[in-house]
Amino acid sequence: MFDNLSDKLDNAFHVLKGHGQITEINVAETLKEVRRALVDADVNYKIAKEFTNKVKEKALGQDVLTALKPGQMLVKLVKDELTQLMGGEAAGVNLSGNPSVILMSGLQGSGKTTFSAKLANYLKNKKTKKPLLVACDVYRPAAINQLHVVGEQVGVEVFSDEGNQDPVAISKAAIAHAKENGHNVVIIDTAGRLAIDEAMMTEIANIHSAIQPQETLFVVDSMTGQDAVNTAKTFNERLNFDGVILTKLDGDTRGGAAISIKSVVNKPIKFIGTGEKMDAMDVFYPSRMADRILGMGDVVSLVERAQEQYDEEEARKLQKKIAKNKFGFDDFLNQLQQIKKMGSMKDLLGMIPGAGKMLKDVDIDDDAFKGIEAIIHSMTPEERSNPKIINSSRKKRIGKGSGTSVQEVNQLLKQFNQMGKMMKMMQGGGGRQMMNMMKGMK
Ligand SMILES: Nc1nc2c(ncn2[C@@H]2O[C@H](COP(=O)(O)OP(=O)(O)OP(=O)(O)O)[C@@H](O)[C@H]2O)c(=O)[nH]1
Repeated sequence: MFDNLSDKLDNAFHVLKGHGQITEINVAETLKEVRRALVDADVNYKIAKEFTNKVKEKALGQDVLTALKPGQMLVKLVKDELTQLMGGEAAGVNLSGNPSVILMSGLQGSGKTTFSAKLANYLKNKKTKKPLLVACDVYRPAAINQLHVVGEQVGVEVFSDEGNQDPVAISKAAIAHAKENGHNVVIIDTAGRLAIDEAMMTEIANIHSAIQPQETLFVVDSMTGQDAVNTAKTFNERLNFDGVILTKLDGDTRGGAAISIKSVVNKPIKFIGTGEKMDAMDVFYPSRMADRILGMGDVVSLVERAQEQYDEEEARKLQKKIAKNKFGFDDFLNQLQQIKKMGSMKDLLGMIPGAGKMLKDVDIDDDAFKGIEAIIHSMTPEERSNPKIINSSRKKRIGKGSGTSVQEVNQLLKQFNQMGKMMKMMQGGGGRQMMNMMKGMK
């Protein structure tokens, strides 16, 4: 995410390396590079200039006798200012009302339909919410179909009325249906167009005034940079929306939209889309995003993702097994599944400070576990629970069955062995230390 921008900002701060003090000259030089990095990332020039002016003012007003080195201090000031520029605090979704109605708007292909289903899934997982998805694209039957497909994927009911050409009537019928069937959230997916046109704007404005949603969200593709910001402006003038959803942040996006959209429309970014899968979304936290932009990783989100998959009961069982030396390949397979559920490997590793930069040009294959899984699946249940019995003829059979070599089987067995030792060690106090460290970070 934003690799280019992170690199350039990193280079900008190098100007201050070796300087013992902040001076007007070295600050100006550094901030000139920061400004250039922002503009290259497709941040509007005026916003970039205002940004660096603010940082400069703060930097020169600082007491030079600070505990931080000039470079560190400037990074901190840039981080704070970036956080402010992106909205300061995270903004929630208004879920008052029964049902609470959420209207999705945006251009065609921005990711509206995908995000509607992601949001439904996210709310459904909150247990107290029972969402209903509504297909309001009256022009393309394929769009209605698409919503049914993603709705099914996340296990959320989809309301549609194919052939009905009146989106206001469909929305009203959907809300009535929701009331009758105990849905407390209604998410309305509307039609998108390739370019902003008057008819489309009037249509969505009509839906908006007829149903008075609790929340109107504008979905925009972050890859479109300044265009994203301009489209947001036009939609906001007509709909006065409540928040922005920035999609496709997993792609090769430069970051301009994420950084400047809030200051242009004065509406917060509420969520981000980070992939095509239904769980590839995150609440937008300006401060964590600033950390990522500055190459500082996002450990808090990483820990949260791990916690989402954490099952206390399972963890207790696992601990017992480790203590009794009974951790087998079935448990290992289970753990792999949990990691996979946390997101794509590149995305996860990118949250580790410094790793994003190192991995920028590395292609991490999410199928990397496939070979390991194949080997484990080729073991008998007995071999899985007691790997010690795997002798050389068994290794040959496992290699053959999994389409791998004996060396690969050996390698996995060795790593598994080492892992077992490590886990035992962590149980002897090291694990507790690690947990405390994680709690401290949160
Ligand atoms: N990589 C990536 N792809 C995404 C993301 N969100 C959506 N997409 C993809 O972008 C494409 C367009 O998404 P849709 O949800 O169909 O877009 P839409 O705005 O509903 O488009 P219309 O229904 O045609 O108006 C699809 O191929 C999605 O899988 C994301 O966060 N990351």
